Amino acid sequence: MERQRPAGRPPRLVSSLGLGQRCSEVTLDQERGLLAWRHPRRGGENYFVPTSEIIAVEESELNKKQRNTGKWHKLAKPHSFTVYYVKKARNHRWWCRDVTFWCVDENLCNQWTQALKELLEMQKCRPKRLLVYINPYGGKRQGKRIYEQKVAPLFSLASISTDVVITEHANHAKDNLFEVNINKYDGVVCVGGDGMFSEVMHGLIGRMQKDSGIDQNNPKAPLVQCNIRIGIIPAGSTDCVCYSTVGISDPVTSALHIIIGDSQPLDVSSVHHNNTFLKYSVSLLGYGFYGDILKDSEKKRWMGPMRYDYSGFKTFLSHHYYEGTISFQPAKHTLGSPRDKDSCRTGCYICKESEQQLAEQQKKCGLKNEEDEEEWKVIKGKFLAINAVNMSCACPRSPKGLSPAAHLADGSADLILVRKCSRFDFLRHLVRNTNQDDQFDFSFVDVYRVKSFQFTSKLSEDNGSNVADIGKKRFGQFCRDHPACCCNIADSTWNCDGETLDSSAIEVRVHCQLMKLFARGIEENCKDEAAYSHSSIEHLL
Ligand SMILES: Nc1ncnc2c1ncn2[C@@H]1O[C@H](COP(=O)(O)OP(=O)(O)OP(=O)(O)O)[C@@H](O)[C@H]1O
Ligand SMILES: CCCCCCCCCCCCC/C=C/[C@@H](O)[C@H](CO)NC(C)=O
Ligand SMILES: [Ca+2]
Repeated sequence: MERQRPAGRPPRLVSSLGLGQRCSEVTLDQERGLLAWRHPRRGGENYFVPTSEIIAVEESELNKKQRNTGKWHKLAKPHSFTVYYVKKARNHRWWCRDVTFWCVDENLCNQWTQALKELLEMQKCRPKRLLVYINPYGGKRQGKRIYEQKVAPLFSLASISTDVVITEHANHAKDNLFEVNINKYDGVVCVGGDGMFSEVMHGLIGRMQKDSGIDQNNPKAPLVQCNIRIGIIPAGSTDCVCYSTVGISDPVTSALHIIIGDSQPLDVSSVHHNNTFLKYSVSLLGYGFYGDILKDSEKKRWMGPMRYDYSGFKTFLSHHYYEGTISFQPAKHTLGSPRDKDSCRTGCYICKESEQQLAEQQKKCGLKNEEDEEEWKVIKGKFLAINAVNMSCACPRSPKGLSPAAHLADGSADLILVRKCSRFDFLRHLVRNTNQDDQFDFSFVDVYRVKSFQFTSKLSEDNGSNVADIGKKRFGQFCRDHPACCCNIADSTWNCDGETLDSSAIEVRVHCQLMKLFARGIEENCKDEAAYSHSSIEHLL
């Protein structure tokens, strides 16, 4: 495929330019969009930077050290320019690095800066104006500092203008998104954790449906896709959405993905109860174990991220199981299975296939309601945990995630049912969520890839949901005061991306690629930093 290059420019610019005290042959392949140079020191290491990963180019001045030691110090004033670019390090971490080239010929220097700037201008997917929401109380309460010290300088280097809102209360960002002139922005950035991301997502998706006259309370309504991308600067306690879509929780890495305008579609589940919209979910919808952890940990927010470990241990000891019925429609449209060995990675072909299916379906039906006659499977049982995940849910605590082969954008969720078992067996399963072993390889764990599901607890089946709520209030305290009893007299709570839901009976539907993030999915691991730059240039030049 031939790339576009600025009109009237030669396809390749090759010059011998100063780099430090020596010369380096620098190549700008404008057709392929590659900048390459060989470092005169560092063992002649080759560097290769796609122009799509250049952050900025600036005319610059050589620093004092460079001016006094170079062989050219006898020459007339040298001209120089600095290229800021993405440097990929281990574990999906990105750095912003810079390199300064110089030459004595002013025209040549201008030719280089012009050519590079024109190539940057052609990167149309990059945001120019962003709306930023900062939760100053998320995670370790470092959101504001992280943004000001690590992110804002990069946005300004990349000439991105921002409107920054520091939230003053929960739902501030969500409510604000219903009011702002959203068309002014190329994206919305949230600085915080999964809860903060969820707020921004609800604001954007909700606004989109409102503007299009879609009734969110109708569980069957086909929702309108949200094309304004969200960027996540991780500053929360779990940061699962960021980690699962980028591969690391690192503010600088995320800021760089935003700057270069990456785009990653994401599945979103809608959650309803009795024809009433409750919430959207992108990561975990968890009943039983993860619901109980969340409920307990909310009272301990003052502990910061540690609250999840404390409540996790307490909930594990309580060993409550819950009885109920789960019905689901298997996701037959998608190619993968939850037991696959391969994970969803950048450019995933399974997600691409789903994208095509979605486009065809939209062409055929538009925004009409599509009747879905597909079979439902019904499972009744006693469960320690019911987890439905739209993505792997990888996070620093669980680096592979709760379902390592789940896909970001295939229009399905993985439904994991952990049946009543001994404490020891449950611990074995939990430990496997944190290591390389297969967490589904137990007789008491089942996993299904689904496109929709419903859950009703036995309590609400027996009594009707209103009575169940009364029962929960009356007996909940009693059972939690006796951790050894393990009884199932009360309902658990649903943990929806880190927020509790008011109802235990829910109806869930996955909406394929309903929204987009400034991310590209997790890249295939590229060994280490030095190996990366060597292999890249040899392969590409
Ligand atoms: N100014 C504020 N004061 C109080 N709560 C806020 C404020 N701004 C946002 N919130 C709420 O704080 C909740 C938690 O925030 P956030 O997700 O950023 O951190 P976290 O819970 O520590 O991290 P994680 O969700 O990754 O576990 C969000 O649900 C959000 O609605
Ligand atoms: C025996 C002790 C077990 C401790 C378990 C600790 C918690 C492990 C965390 C894995 C959670 C991954 C799923 C992510 C869910 C997020 O949506 C949510 C909000 O940030 N986080 C949690 C912890 O509910
Ligand atoms: Ca999915």
